[in-house]
Amino acid sequence: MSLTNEEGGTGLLQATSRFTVINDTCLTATTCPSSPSKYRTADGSCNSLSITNLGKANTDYRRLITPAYADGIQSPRVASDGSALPSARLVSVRVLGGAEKPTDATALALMQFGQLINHDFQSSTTFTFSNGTDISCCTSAGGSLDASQLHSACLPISVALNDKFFNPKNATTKISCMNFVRSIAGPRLDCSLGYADQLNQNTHWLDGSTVYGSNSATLATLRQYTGGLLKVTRDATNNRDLLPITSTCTTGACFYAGDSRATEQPQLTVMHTLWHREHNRVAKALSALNPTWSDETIFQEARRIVVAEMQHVAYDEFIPALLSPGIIAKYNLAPLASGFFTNYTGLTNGPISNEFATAGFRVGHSLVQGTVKLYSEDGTLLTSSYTMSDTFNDPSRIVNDKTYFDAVIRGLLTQLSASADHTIDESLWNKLFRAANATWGFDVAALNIQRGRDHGLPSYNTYRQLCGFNKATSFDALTNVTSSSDPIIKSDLSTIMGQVYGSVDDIDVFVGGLAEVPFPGAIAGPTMSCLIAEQFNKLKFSDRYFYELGGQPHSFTAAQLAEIKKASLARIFCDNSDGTVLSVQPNAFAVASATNPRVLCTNTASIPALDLSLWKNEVLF
Ligand code: HEM
Repeated sequence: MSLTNEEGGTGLLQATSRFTVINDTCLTATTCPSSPSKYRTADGSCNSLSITNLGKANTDYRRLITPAYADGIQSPRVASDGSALPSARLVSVRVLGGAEKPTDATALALMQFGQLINHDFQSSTTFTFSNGTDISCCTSAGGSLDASQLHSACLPISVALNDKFFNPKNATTKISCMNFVRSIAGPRLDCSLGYADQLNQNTHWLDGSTVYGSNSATLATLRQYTGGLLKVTRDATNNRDLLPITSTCTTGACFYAGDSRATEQPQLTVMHTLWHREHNRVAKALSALNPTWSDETIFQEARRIVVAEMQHVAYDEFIPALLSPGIIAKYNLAPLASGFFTNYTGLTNGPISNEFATAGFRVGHSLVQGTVKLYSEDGTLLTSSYTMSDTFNDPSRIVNDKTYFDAVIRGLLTQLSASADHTIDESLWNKLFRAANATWGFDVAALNIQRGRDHGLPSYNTYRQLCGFNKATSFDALTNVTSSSDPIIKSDLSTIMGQVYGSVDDIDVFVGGLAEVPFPGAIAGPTMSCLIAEQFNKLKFSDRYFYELGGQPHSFTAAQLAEIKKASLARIFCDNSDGTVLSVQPNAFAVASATNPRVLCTNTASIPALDLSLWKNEVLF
């Protein structure tokens, strides 16, 4: 049609493909019940009553700003002068490497709850061959492929031959390529044409997808269909329930849960198991209170309570541990001391933003500790502590070592989280998903940088401006800021960025964001905080089922809401451990201290428990 790329990318957003030959690729609106349901759907549809697909699994991310694709439509971002950007691995090595520093008092639970909720509301997906097999963009030995051999979805990351980790001096074979496959884009909700937006496979809501899945088929595989319970693997010897295992499992540790990444690393598997057990704990209590309820009613009511608990922990405990009081107030993220809010606001797309998924929330990668510390109940550091890169995708120790599960919980409560700065632990930086017989793996930072370019995220400076800060006019201006309210990047890092990037307008948002010095009271830097706060504002005010939203037919009663507001991660740990976690500090996101001392789990004055009797004779519709 002789359109320029800009006309094709942004102009055609005004045009719909509804009445064209590709109409059959558009999403059809989900038909929702005529009277709104009390419960969420499994796939997140029917949350918005006007746009029924809003937030549904397998719909596009929202954009905060027009993407910066090289061709305006879908080619990865290039430098502002049109040349290629520096290799994502090179940027990672030069700007982001180095030894992790611990935070002052933040517990590692911050990292682990963060990854759990990340897997609740976002899951980008990459292209595969049509039979589902993975695409390789490098040779199996880490060499580069000829351009003619590359699949069109390939965007391999080049590794320098003098990369100290991948290519040490004595190496016989050199690694020059890190596999990277582009994310799948999909039709927008309104089926408009224009630039590529990427798909989120999970529901866009903070709705317990890690426990319940993001579609009805997954949910069906997880339910027992008796007593409102989720399936478990019963470990009678140790009197405990573990996550269900797949029927074809031969190792005894092929757990599955609502999100397919549940066994990515054992601390995550433990966190999944805790919330899975919480569902069954609540379901059993509701069943005892309401003996006439059906399996379906018990299941849905338990799910409603567990999701509300998870939301409350996120807003009441997790967010304050990550963001500054100022930004929490600006984006209205703090739960009310009592009662409901009623200002639900609709959206037209999303609600998860591409910027949050592809940059902002990836700040969590910097919180990870590569040495995972395990503790006994008396506070002794166990010699069985381990290195994360030895355990990717292997949760077998949960099954084989009966003391391990609770020792992991104590580790999350006792070990300091790594700080959310530019350093990323070796386990993720050089050895991510390392094969058992290999010394090297992926570099998550390089993947994040490349993913940002793949998704067309504009550069760091664009997001500074979007967040209300001044654009930096030079690398020096990143350090010597003109306004005291602007983010600061330490001079050693801004100097290195000046050596790596051609222009201050080229810096990847993940890189600039991680390099910022946090404002007082925050863990994350100002630009990352802004992307995160904007997202949690949308997740709160655009979710019709948000636990604190009043005035809806399905809202909790005031007395029930007051009970939900007692939920805490400390109580989740206490109630769902293997039975040997006897004391926990009330604020599980900070390590124990004089102001946050460990108390016995039986101390419900310090770690309140929900009174579920308020759900006796609950009104059903
Ligand atoms: C040991 C812990 C972790 C591992 C091994 C891990 C690994 C990964 C990997 C491999 C990706 C995909 C990268 C890509 O190809 O684009 C990813 C994505 C992501 N991670 Fe992590 N991660 C961990 C912890 C965390 C934490 C603690 C957070 C946040 C608090 C987090 C937030 C994210 C986000 C937001 C994404 C993008 C999700 C998406 O678009 O689907 N991760 N992580």
